[in-house]
Amino acid sequence: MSVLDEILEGVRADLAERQGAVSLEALKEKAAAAPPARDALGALRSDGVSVIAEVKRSSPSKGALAAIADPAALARDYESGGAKVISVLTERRRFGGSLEDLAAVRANVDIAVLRKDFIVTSYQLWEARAHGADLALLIVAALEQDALVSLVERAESIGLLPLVEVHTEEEVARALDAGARVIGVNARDLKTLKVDRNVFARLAPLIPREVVRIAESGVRGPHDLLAYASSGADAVLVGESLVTGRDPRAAVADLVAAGAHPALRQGK
Ligand SMILES: O=C(O)c1ccccc1NCC(=O)[C@H](O)[C@H](O)COP(=O)(O)O
Repeated sequence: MSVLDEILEGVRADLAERQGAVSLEALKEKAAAAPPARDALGALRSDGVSVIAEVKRSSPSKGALAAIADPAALARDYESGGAKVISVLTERRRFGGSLEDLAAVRANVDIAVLRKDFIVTSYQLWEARAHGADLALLIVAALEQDALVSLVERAESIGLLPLVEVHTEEEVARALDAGARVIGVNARDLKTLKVDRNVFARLAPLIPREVVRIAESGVRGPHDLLAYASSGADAVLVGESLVTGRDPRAAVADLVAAGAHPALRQGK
């Protein structure tokens, strides 16, 4: 069984428990009462390379990264450093996240928030919106094409911007066929967990210019952001280096400063 399959098995077990505890109707009512979604697309399309900063306690590849007792305080630091979007990992077993983290972050920042999880049903999209998410991650490798198409449509219909994650040429084609307006190329191979930053440079030319291109994983500092930018990234998604560093606000600010270099503004 691959790492992704193992993660999905746990996700489905946890999901079944939540579905037993909270009806879809109740979630829809909560989503209807939630504040409207923020303009994530506008934020990602703004000048320079946008930074998406992630709240990440642990990971399958590295184990425990940071305790993060107060995810909202970390997210506020990210926002004051200039992040355009906050990513909150809500998967519990391998990443130590929760929907409570998502709600706490959303209530304490003024920028858009991504639910980063392993979404396999529309129930999870309603959960995301009910807890304030503005975007939701859809991983192509975790979904059959029919399911991907229907989740992209459902996300858009309930006000969530889908960030569709790819790892291969074939997955880029599937993401585009599904109507993705935002595509994330993840440099982390979900089978080996190894990070190969060259994957972005290989896949980015296959993504039309009007689609937002996000480089995910492996950003250790401004030099990696600049390398991704030179291959066409509109945004980078950064977790580990921010949560393990001494000063997350300053680390985000350094990335934002690199991403704001005038030479990178052309063509955006
Ligand atoms: O981080 C992992 O080990 C991992 C393993 C399996 C599936 C997903 C995984 N990470 C999720 C992410 O995509 C990253 O958290 C995100 O891109 C940030 O990456 P990094 O800056 O390298 O922490």
